[in-house]
Amino acid sequence: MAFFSKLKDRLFKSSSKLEQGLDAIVEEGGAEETAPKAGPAARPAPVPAAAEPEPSPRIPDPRPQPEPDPVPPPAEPPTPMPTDPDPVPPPPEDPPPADPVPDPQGKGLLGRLFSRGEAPAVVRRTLDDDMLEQIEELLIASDMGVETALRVTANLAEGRFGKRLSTGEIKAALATEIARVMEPVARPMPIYPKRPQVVLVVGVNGSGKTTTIGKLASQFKSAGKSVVIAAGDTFRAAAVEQLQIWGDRAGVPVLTAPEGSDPASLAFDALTRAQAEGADLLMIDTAGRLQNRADLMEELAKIVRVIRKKDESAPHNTLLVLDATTGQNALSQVETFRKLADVSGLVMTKLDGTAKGGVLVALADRFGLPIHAIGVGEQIDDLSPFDPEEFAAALTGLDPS
Ligand SMILES: Nc1nc2c(ncn2[C@@H]2O[C@H](COP(=O)(O)OP(=O)(O)OP(=O)(O)O)[C@@H](O)[C@H]2O)c(=O)[nH]1
Repeated sequence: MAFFSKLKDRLFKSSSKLEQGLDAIVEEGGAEETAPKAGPAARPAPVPAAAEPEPSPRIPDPRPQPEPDPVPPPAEPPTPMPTDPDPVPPPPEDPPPADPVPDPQGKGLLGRLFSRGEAPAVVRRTLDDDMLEQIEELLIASDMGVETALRVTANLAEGRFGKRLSTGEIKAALATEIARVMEPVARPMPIYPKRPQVVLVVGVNGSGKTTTIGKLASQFKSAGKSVVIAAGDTFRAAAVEQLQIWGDRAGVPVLTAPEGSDPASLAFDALTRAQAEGADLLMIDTAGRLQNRADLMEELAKIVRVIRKKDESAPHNTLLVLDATTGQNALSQVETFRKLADVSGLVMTKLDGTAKGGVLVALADRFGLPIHAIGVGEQIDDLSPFDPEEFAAALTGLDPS
């Protein structure tokens, strides 16, 4: 669960956006209930919805796992028998402790936390067309894309339409539907018996290729694999320097060539060396200038042609690195790079600090390309295998049970 906690913290912007949106949607048309009612005919409590929202599960908890579960479970457990069916006035026999903070219901924080025997108020709203439309808009706003948002909300409605649901229940259901979309694409980068396994890394400048290569190299090295890196973006000295820094961090050799020299020739030399050294893995960085697609296409095609002279099955993987902060733009990048190279899998970087994590759901739904890993920070260990359930829970602001 440690990684989940980290992912949740890192994805806070995405989850808080979805979460706050869902809270607002339920509160807007919902009403407080003191205990779970059976089915759609549940009678709303007489208290106005705005008076007391359900206990907020959204306070980020910096403490290490395990932590107490602040999110109400999808279905509220039967609450201890209430001594007073009316939740508004405090029970006369149990006066609230003195509370310096003004409290509209007069119960105080401690009173609310510890009032035994009183059912916690939960806001529920009937899942109808209006609510589904609002959820759909919220998903689109979190970069899930129109088609995917429609599909996810349609699935959400199935078996739930007309029922009264709390935010917690909606989050759980949404997380389930999102995980369902992501499940088929969550696959680690395949490792083949072929040595060296050649991994071509493509993506636009700044998407995080260099960082991802460094993180992957470090992980493979820790797993006992020998790795060689080729700095194939020979047109930018800064890019080569960055890669050297990452190679040093990972303890992996980085082959470079003079600025402006032919990347295909460097790739050929790197494969020759990797073969001679019996390396397990060769990772080839490439340029990402989309301004001149024809040039880039020719450059990538030439790299592939040339390395196939040494190994006709290479490259064994072509990883497309995408920057999550570009949102819907990531979709067009996949389309473009699939035309330029035979993309075999995706790595999504910068999922930390963006409210656009939903784009990963759209990518999975639209292209079905394997998502091998996600980047959640700039440090060497901030690359993680893609886990659909953890991702869906983090995105919707749900805690794992
Ligand atoms: N927050 C965050 N930043 C990241 C992540 N991955 C990469 N970055 C940052 O994104 C910036 C660009 O990353 P690079 O790895 O240099 O990207 P690149 O695709 O190699 O870019 P060029 O060298 O310009 O081709 C750097 O400042 C990285 O530290 C991530 O997962 N999270």
